Amino acid sequence: MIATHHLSLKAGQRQLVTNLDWQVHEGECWSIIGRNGAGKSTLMRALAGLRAPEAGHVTLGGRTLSEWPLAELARQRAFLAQSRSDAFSYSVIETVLSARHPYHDNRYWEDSDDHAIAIKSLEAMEVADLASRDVRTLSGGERQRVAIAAMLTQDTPLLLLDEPANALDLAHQVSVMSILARLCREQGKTAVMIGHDLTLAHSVSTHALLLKGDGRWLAGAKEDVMRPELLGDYLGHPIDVIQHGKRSIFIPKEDSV
Ligand SMILES: Nc1ncnc2c1ncn2[C@@H]1O[C@H](COP(=O)(O)OP(=O)(O)OP(=O)(O)O)[C@@H](O)[C@H]1O
Repeated sequence: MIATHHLSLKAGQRQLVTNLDWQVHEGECWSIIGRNGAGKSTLMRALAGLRAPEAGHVTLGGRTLSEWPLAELARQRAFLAQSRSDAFSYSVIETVLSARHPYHDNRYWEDSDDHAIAIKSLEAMEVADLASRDVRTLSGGERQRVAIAAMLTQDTPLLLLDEPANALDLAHQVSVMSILARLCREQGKTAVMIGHDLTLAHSVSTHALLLKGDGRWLAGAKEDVMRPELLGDYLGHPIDVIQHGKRSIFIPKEDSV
């Protein structure tokens, strides 16, 4: 699906990611984990084709990102940015319908199929009752769910999400992340997401990519990578894991006093 080849990313003089060779296959759900400033969003923007890497390249379906025509790329991958600002007064439904533009090669208007998928996505994110509201009047969590509804409306095989659980209350963190996991499991979609909640990441992901922030990285199945000693090393703080039924609960160890 998407892969990086000898990818290197820098911020100024600082090496964030060195020689990343990484493959993400159809139906997998990946969490990218690392400390603040480790380079997670920078990598995500490179995966989306919004930032050129310092070295190496990204391929989607075997083809280098820069070779994809933009409209075709927009039918392949959707990207949820970490933050957004709404400069203009658009309604929720208009905002979500705008995600159908990649399918409008020869027309300027939406059809009933566009409306049907937009409404279905708003319902999945439990924001259908807000359809006529001005997006600038929404709460942070409501706006986040509308943004994810727009991604679902774009209906791409690959979903790239920078902190999808951001601003969501507890119930919506669980429901939104479960929907994303289900899309991968049952519809063969592929998701790559950034998150700081290890327990949530572990419960929804099949794989994890750890970034150290100095170039080092580690990628693999979550059972191999989301181990307390590795997470502690990559996050710079010791981590404990508690088994609760089938669930693994990750907690930071307390500083010794
Ligand atoms: N335009 C820029 N100029 C200089 N440094 C930058 C620039 N953009 C990002 N950086 C730096 O690159 C590093 C990686 O940023 P990035 O946003 O990828 O981190 P992150 O892992 O997503 O962090 P967080 O968990 O805080 O969201 C940070 O130290 C950031 O300050």
